[in-house]
Amino acid sequence: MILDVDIRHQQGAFALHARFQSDGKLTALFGPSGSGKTTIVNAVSGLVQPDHARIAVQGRVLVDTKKSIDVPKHRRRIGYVFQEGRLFPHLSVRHNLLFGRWFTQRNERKAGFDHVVELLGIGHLLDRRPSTLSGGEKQRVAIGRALLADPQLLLMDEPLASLDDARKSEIYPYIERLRDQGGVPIVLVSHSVAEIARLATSVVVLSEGRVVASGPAAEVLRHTNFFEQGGLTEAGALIEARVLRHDERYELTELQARAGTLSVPRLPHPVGTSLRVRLRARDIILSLRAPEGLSALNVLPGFISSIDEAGGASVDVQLDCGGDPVVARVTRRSVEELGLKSGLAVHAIIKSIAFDPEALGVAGQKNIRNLRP
Ligand SMILES: Nc1ncnc2c1ncn2[C@@H]1O[C@H](COP(=O)(O)OP(=O)(O)OP(=O)(O)O)[C@@H](O)[C@H]1O
Repeated sequence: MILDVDIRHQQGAFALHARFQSDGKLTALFGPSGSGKTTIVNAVSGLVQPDHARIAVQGRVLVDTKKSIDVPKHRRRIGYVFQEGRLFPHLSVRHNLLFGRWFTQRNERKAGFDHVVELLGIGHLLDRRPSTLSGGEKQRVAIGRALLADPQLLLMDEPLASLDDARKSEIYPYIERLRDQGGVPIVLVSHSVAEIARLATSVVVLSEGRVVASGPAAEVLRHTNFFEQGGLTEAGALIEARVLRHDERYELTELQARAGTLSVPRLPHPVGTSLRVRLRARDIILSLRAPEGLSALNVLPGFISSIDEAGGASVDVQLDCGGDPVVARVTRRSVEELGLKSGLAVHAIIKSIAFDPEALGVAGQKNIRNLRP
């Protein structure tokens, strides 16, 4: 188990009682402002001393209040990347990066400088000062500095929150590479469902200091009711699809998923690339018959596997489309009028334009390289 957390902590009027486990390579902590995300990462890193807790990272117990275990923060081997990079302004990028190593004993140093630099694409920045870098470049350097201290876990507390969308898109591929090739598990605090859909392998959803859901990203994201505050319209299924071909004439790309083929606006990825695709529940319409004369390009046949009654006017209809889980958020009235029930064959219709390029990420690779030189 990468992360095993059980914390009870009173902070003024706020009570945190969070318990979860994760063995994901990138665990996202999601929840509205004030739900306790930062308090959790602070307790893991040692910045907050919880009242009662047991926290283990990769099997190593960092805190166990019952046994009076409280590993000092400099011995925890936790890398921390803050919202703003907090680089040393008077040092070059190279020296900012090397600073991360000074706290690691020589015989414990495993992360290779060149490998980290290559992974984050910062080789051309090494002689520059932080003041000359863009926000996204600063964050990549901050991540590199944390990695070079050879952490057992990398905590990122909204590392992209101060960046605009263009800068975020620039940095996502590096975080994907870090997740797939970095060899260090990551905990990412995020407010954005699109970001989580793109990057996370596991998700923990918090509300008012409690864990309301946790598990593999694809499992958690398809239950839209967990995302009522802020993310409801963003939640949906995560499926894996391969780039099949590009259609230059119409500027479309065809993707092959287990559920069928999907046409999306032209993507830059080469044929054969494996992608994770988010299908937002709100973008899916259900039909009992195969539609004809429709302008939507994507129709996936499937069966209803369950109907989640979340209360209110809408329900989540969970589908099995050729082995891919798909979820449609429809009105309770449609469920009644169409006679939707488990086992019924339906067609899920998705507009091609509904695919959000922000949330289209490269799927994790099987051959994980370690951070060894
Ligand atoms: N030192 C403190 N004393 C009293 N209350 C605190 C203290 N620090 C945080 N809190 C409260 O604890 C709660 C949880 O805060 P926390 O920062 O963990 O939330 P969060 O989910 O990270 O929020 P955000 O997304 O806004 O960063 C909030 O209600 C906050 O006001």
